[in-house]
Amino acid sequence: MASLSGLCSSFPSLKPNNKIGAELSSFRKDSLAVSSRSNSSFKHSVAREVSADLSKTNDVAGLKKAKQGGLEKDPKALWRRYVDWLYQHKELGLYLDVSRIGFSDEFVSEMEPRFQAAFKAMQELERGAVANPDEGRMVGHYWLRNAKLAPNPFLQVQIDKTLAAICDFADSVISGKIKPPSSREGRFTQILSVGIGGSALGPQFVAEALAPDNPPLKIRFIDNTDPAGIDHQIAQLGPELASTLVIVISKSGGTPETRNGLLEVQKAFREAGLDFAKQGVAITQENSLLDNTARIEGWVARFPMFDWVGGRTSEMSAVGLLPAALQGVDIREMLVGASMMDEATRSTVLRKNPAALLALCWYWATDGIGSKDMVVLPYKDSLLLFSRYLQQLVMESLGKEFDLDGNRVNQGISVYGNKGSTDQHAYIQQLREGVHNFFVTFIEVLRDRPPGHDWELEPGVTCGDYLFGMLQGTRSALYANNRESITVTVQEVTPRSVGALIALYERAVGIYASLVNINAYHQPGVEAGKKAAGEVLALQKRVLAVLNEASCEDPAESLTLQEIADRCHAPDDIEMIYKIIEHMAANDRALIAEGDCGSPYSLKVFLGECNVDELYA
Ligand SMILES: O=P(O)(O)OC[C@H]1O[C@H](O)[C@H](O)[C@@H](O)[C@@H]1O
Repeated sequence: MASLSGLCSSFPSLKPNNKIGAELSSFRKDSLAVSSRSNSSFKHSVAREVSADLSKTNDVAGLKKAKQGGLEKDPKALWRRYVDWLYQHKELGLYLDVSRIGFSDEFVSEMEPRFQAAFKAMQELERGAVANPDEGRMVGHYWLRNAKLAPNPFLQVQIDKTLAAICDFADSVISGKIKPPSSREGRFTQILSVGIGGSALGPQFVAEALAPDNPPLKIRFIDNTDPAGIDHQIAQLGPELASTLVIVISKSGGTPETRNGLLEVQKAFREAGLDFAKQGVAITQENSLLDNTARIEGWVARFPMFDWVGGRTSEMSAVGLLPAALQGVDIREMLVGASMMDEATRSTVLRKNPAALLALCWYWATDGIGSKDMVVLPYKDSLLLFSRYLQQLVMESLGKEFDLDGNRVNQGISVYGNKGSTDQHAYIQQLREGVHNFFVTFIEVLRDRPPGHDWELEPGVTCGDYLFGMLQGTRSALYANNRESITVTVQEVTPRSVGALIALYERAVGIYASLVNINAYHQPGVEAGKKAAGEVLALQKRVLAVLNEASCEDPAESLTLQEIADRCHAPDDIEMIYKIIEHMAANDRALIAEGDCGSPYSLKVFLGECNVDELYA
């Protein structure tokens, strides 16, 4: 049997390929230690030289570098900068501190026209322009929290009706009016959410952030096609499968991982003698494969996903709202928070627009080419999944090969992070002292615990004071070593503040995309991987057919990898054929591989028996 040694996978990191940006990055490194105030003449003389080089390219990122002299270190001046730039949303109790990003006033002025263009593009998008030209789609996630903004009455009614249906359905499930046919509890107690990407990350983030300790329904997720992962989720449900509401979420309704998850769950239902249709809910576009399946099989309910809402901006559609409502989260409050933030981020005054301020910082920190990674550090356990959520929102939106004019730009900003202070004991060492390829976004939550629960674990100091101290200390220590950071502060983690955070970042991504002139709303790169995966599965079928044919001719015949590749008419795919055989052999499939997987030339492969039906299929 084949051995399974040496399996590994890798995740390529995004690298800027803009030569000017790279040169400027090294310029910046040299200049970073210089104080902007004490060395202004030095700064300006360097600035003139670099500006001259850059005038040909008209590159704002370059101009910004040219004008940079280093981070402000004088405490009084830094405090003034803090106060000058502090953004506050009074009603939301949200603050944005950009003082630890070193942009200069000149840079802000240089960027102003680009921001005005971005604001205009955003206004047009909100009015229903086809802001996703490649896919010919409108981009309407902002309408979800204020249906009156939708460009026509039909869409307004669709949004309002769907929201009402979500609330009604959630109430009926929680109250037991809608119940599973054969459970002892007489009501649904669990949700199993099946979906991937934008059809999972928002619901996962919100469940972690907002679900109460004892929700009316607990939620679990199947967000992959990993059979062991799926088995684990189903096993954990145990007899409660009978009282599990399965919500299958897929905008397209045809994503293979989600389809596989559904088929696996349906098999588990059959084996438990349960009727899946009585416990299944679909969230998908009308008339998709999933929608048709749910309709034909008579599932409990179907909720629409709209063509004009992208997966990664779908948290405020049925995708995010239905699971949240079923967990007892106040979804109308989430919508209020998002709507209030939308209002604030419509401002065309940069300083008064927190999303624009974020985009400004991102542009400054990454040279407008993604030269630095965004490390997101919420100091609150319940916000753990925010960075994972943002990873898709930012990287799938901004990570683009071409700009809107067809120039190859390889844009993007890499996002990672978990939570503070936990990460302080993992990788903050490198952030403080190692390779300088990031900027940090701290998410601060002022309220440590609900009122009345706090206590001092040493005189004058609570557990939450330590968390606060760790955040402030890390921010200061990083800045002292010229590592830039943004701080977003909220009072508490509530449906309102979470809605506002989501809306803030959605808008920041949209504005930043305009600044760098890319389409933030498509994902052409994802298709390549999906297509290649389909080709691998097609090749696997050919390999099996070849082996079957050989075994039908002579059951004792075994083939080398080269022979299989030749008979598949795929000599160039020999490595993939090797991987297919290695994988099948490791999973006790019909195929037998003799030899050593570590020495592919030694392998001889044959099928246990001839399948005549398949031979003539
Ligand atoms: O919701 P679905 O159609 O199943 O899509 C799920 C995910 O699939 C793709 O990989 C896209 O790149 C994601 O943006 C999307 O969220």
